This record gives sequence, structure tokens and C-alpha cells, in this order.
Amino acid sequence: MRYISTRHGSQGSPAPLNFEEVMLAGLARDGGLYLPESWPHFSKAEIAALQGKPYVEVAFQVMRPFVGTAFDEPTFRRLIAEAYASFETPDVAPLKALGDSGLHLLELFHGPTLAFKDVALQLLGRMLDHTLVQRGQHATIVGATSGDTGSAAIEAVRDRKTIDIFMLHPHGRVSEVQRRQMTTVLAPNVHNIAVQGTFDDCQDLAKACFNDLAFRDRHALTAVNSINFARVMAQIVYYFWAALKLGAPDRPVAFTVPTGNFGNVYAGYAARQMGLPISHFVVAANANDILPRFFERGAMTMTGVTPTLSPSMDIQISSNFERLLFDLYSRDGKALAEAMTVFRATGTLKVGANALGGVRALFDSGRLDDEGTLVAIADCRKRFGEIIDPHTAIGYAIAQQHRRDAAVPMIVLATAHPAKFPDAVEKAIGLRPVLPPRLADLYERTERVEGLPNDIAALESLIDDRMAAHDGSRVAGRPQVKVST
Ligand SMILES: Cc1ncc(COP(=O)(O)O)c(C=O)c1O
Ligand SMILES: N[C@@H](CCOP(=O)(O)O)C(=O)O
Repeated sequence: MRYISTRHGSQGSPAPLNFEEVMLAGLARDGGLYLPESWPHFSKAEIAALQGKPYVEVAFQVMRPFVGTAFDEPTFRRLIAEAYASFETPDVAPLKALGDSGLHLLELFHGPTLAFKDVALQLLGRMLDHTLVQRGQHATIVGATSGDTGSAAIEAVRDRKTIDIFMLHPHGRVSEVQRRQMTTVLAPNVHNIAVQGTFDDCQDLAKACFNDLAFRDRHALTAVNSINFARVMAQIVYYFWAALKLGAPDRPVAFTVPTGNFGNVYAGYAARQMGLPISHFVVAANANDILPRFFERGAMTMTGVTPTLSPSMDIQISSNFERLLFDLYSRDGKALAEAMTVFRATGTLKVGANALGGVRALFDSGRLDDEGTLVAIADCRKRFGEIIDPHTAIGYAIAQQHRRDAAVPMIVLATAHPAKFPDAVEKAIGLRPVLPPRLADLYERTERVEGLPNDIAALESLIDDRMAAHDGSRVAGRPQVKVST
């Protein structure tokens, strides 16, 4: 399988790459995001053949067409098995019916850091490390987080000799549990940076590092955010898994996805492109509602970021939306590149009525403020006895407004464990959810983090300095060769 950039055909566009190259590259060199040239398709019989299979088998079958020859079969199976052995349950993502309401919670938070990011990052960390070891190379991750990607990525690559990770989070805008899950990892290859700004600023800084090609090549940058197609690929699996549990391919299902960077819901869109019968998606946002405004009006207009009780979704520039826009622009990468340039210059991007009609047929959307979020947490507890986190609560509330057909089950993606957001949950139900025993001493652990202004020169110079010091201290025998992507 070959991958192209969403901006292919524009200036500086790279030639199509294979999976290994895409995984190592992260962001395309023209600033676009990689996608398969065409989606692999699963027939009804092929989907039916997955029924009753364990999660790791579904994962192998669904992802195999994407990876091509990057891993031989036994290796790929081993990496998948090891990744999901780190989860609390072999089901990886348990599906819970909420009474007979037709609503289901797909619990994606049973991995090491208690958020859905673990599902993809436990695998991506292993795939990167395996590939770098094989190639005798070293890579540097620069990533941005609004709270959850950071800890999941750090956990996935801590202490690996092939990788250094620089993770940017917005200072004071993540929950204390989220911050401590990142900053208490004192492994030598982990570098936490608190940026004076929002998540969007952090993501812009990370992308600026990739777009500085000399810097990118100097450090062999790679990505763990959902700009890396490998992240999306691993997230496609649980859409298949959940739909199979509820009768796919014979019965369609709908999904509601608490949305920020649009990576999670885009993975669902990809599953549908691959043949999974999904009736529609509901994009659930907090007060940072650029996406619902787009689905309502056909115009994406940037405003400032508002801090909320669901901080991981405090995002205005949803990076992965570019992947959906690629289809709305009829896969014309040059036209999309121009539209993205206008968007960044003017703060607005519009699509025509035809394109908007098409997306509205597939995507509903809604937003919920903090007050509504607290009400939703309390409501779910009262009606179904389930304690949900503020991000999931937004999905839970908005899902109920967008049941197009009562016969079609609605699956709400439960994206984080409630204990990651104890203050909000306590405010809603008067109970403080407790962290699992392995994280019980999180508040006593030592933190290491560096503050930085929202300034690309300051960031690049910090990474240059750190890597120079780090390279100097590498012991003989560690991989020294940098990957050029
Ligand atoms: C708990 C939680 N819910 C929802 C989201 C939004 O997901 P996405 O950015 O893939 O849209 C995030 C961040 O990604 C998150 O951490
Ligand atoms: N909400 C995310 C933001 C980054 O999203 P990603 O899916 O692109 O990694 C977070 O928690 O960091």
C-alpha cells in the first residue's frame, strides 16, 4: 500500500511512501497528512469472519493491509500481542450496554495511562522501536498534548534507546493527574515542556519543527500525534470490534465521538470507508465548538480556546480535519493546500453546498458546556450506575439528541477513565473516583518539566541543546544513525 499527502501535487510534495516511511515521517514534508492512496475494502463475508475473534486477532486482520511488508506476520502478531497485554482486560475495549436505552459505552481507557490514546500508542511505540532497532537508527519525537496523548506516548516509549521524546503541553491547562502522569516519568529519553499557550499553540510549534526541514532532518523527527497515520490505523480497529459485538456486518451501528483533534472520529470514518456498516457519526464538542459550527454552516472559523472541564478537547484547530477535507476537495491536494494557507491567514475555511450536504448526511454534531457536562455525569450515574469522565459525558449527552433510528445501536466512545478528572467528577456526583493501585502514589512522585514561551526558536534551541548533551552521553553501542524522512 502506498500513502500520499493531503497536499500532494503542491510545492515540495513528497512522492508516495510505504507504511514504514510514513510511520517514521509523521507529518508529510509539504505540511500535509498522509493517507492511503485507496482504502482497503472488507467484504461482508470478510467482516463476518471476524465475529467472535479476540481483540488481537481483529487488530491483526484489520491492520494487516495497511502495513504491507513493514513487518512479517509473526513479528506483527507479536507486537500486537505485547501491546494489548499491557491492558487490564484481554477484551482491550469492553462494550457496555446502558440498560435497554440502545446506548452503549465503548470503554477505551483500560490501558496503562487510562485514556483511549493507549490503544494506538502502546502499539506505535513498539512498531517504532522495532523498526529503529532493525535499521540501527535513532529518532526524535516532537509531540503536542492537551493532556492524554502526552502520557500515553511517554509511557509507550520511556527508556527506549532508539527514541527521545519532547512532549509539549499547555501550561496550567491540563488536569493535575494528566500533568503528573507525564512529568513524573524521569526516564532520560523523556523531555516534558510546559508551553505558555494553548494546545493549538503546542500543535503549531510541533508542526513548525517538522516544517523546518533542516531541523527535522538533523534530529530525525517523528510523530506520535494523530498526524501519524499509524495512530489512525490502530484506532480503526475498535470501531470494527464494537460493531462486530453488536451484529456487524448484518446490523448497522452509529458512533458518538467526543472530539478535539478529529483523529478518533476520523478513524471511524476510515472504518466506514473500509466497508463497516456505520449509519452515522455524532461529533461531540465542548465549548470549543469549531467543528459543530462547521457542520452547521459549512464554514470553519477560528476563535480563541476556552478552558473547560474537558481539557483534552480544548482545541480549535483540529489537525485531522484536513484528512476529511481532502475528500471534500475531491482528493485535490493542490486545492486543499491553497485552502489551508487561506485558512491560516484569514482564520476561515468554507466549503460549497454540495460538499456540506455530503458530510451532513454522515456527521451530526453538537456541543455541551461545563454545566451540561456535570449534569450528564450525574445523569449517567443515576440512570445507569456508571461513572463517566467529562469527555465521555459530552458524548453521552449529545448522543441522545442524535439517534436517527431507534433500531440502530448508538455507541459512545468512553475516552478516559473518570479518575483522570477527579475534581469535575466529584463536583458532579459528590464522589471522588480513585486511581488504580499502580498510580496510587502519583501525587507523591517527583516531577520534571521545563517551561518555555510559545516560540519556535526557543523550542528548537532547547531540543538542539538537549540532543547535543544526550548524544555526548550516549554509551558505545547505542544506535547513533539518524533516520531521514
Ligand atoms: C479524553 C479525550 N477525549 C476526547 C479527545 C478528543 O479526541 P480527538 O482529538 O481524537 O478528536 C481527547 C484528545 O484527543 C481526549 O484525550
Ligand atoms: N486531546 C489530545 C490532543 C492531541 O491529539 P492527537 O490525537 O492528535 O494526539 C491529547 O490529549 O493530547
